[in-house]
Amino acid sequence: MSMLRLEGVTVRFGERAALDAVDLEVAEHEIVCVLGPSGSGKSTLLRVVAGLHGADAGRVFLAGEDQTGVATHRRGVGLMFQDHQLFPQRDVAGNVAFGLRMRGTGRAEAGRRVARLLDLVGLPDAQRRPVGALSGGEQQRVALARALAPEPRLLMLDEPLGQLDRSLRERLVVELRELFGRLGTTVLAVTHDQSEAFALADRVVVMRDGRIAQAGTPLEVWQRPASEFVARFLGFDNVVAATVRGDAADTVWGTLPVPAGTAQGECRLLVRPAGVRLVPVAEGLACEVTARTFRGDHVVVRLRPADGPGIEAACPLGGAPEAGDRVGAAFVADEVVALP
Ligand SMILES: Nc1ncnc2c1ncn2[C@@H]1O[C@H](COP(=O)(O)OP(=O)(O)OP(=O)(O)O)[C@@H](O)[C@H]1O
Repeated sequence: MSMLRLEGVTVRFGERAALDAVDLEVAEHEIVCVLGPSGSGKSTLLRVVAGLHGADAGRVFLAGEDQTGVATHRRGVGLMFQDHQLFPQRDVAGNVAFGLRMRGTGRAEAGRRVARLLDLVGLPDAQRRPVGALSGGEQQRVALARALAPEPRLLMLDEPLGQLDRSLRERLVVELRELFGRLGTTVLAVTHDQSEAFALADRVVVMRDGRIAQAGTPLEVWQRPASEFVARFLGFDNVVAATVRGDAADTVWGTLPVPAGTAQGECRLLVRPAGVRLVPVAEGLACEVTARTFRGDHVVVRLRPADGPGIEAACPLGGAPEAGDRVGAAFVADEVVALP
């Protein structure tokens, strides 16, 4: 059974629909990350599930029960929002135990649970520390422990790692995934950071203007973006108009190979940067290198062909050309995707 189900949920602010007939299911123990540009409706989705905002149409079900008219504190969901405001006058234990004490959990039992949660989030024995003396990452862990304490059936995270620097975020995301797996927590998280979403989620949902543009496993969405919007949102900019005939496509960049079985006719074609090989000028599409960007384990080279949009190529670290060089571009069918 699904833990969460949305059926045709619409939320309007005046004329504008922040959510437009959204259908979504989250299975028990599943981690779903909602991604999308600013204003696409991600926070509104969380708010409507939490009961902080009513739906103008449609229904929200938790464990099969219609939540219409059910107050937030009776929904059994945990929330950790962007401004994860801890109570500054309480110590760490006081913050983590807050929801437990509200629910009448006894002092001794609350103490045991707090200790276990602090172990889980990697802050053992931090009970008596004042929250003001914690780093941003530590505060975020305390906020997470606080949200987990009442053992919510659904944990909702809004930009959970938003304030943190990149390396801490990357580490925490791995820890979170492990932690949720161990606890069997069902998670609905919102982020605008795609690498975070892809690292955390079993399934990602990409939103656009209050609708779901695509939902699928990280691999599915990465390999087969459902539209040019999703492709560009993921940072793929090599998109060009094409006409597919057989196993090739005519484009302004010349004739590109496409995978067998590609739908025939006119389409927009995505070429992932890994599918652009640099060859001698005479052997490919002649281009000028306009920029190169170091990306850790590879270099991204920006190419300007005589005609059509610019092209990004991912190159190995050694031997990437310099800005101003002239190179040829050749294309690899496996990395070419016809966008529906
Ligand atoms: N209280 C409100 N009153 C009026 N309009 C609102 C309100 N809350 C949200 N909106 C509008 O609804 C749309 C969706 O907002 P929402 O906050 O859900 O987007 P988001 O994807 O979470 O954006 P961000 O990534 O910037 O947080 C936006 O156009 C926003 O301006």
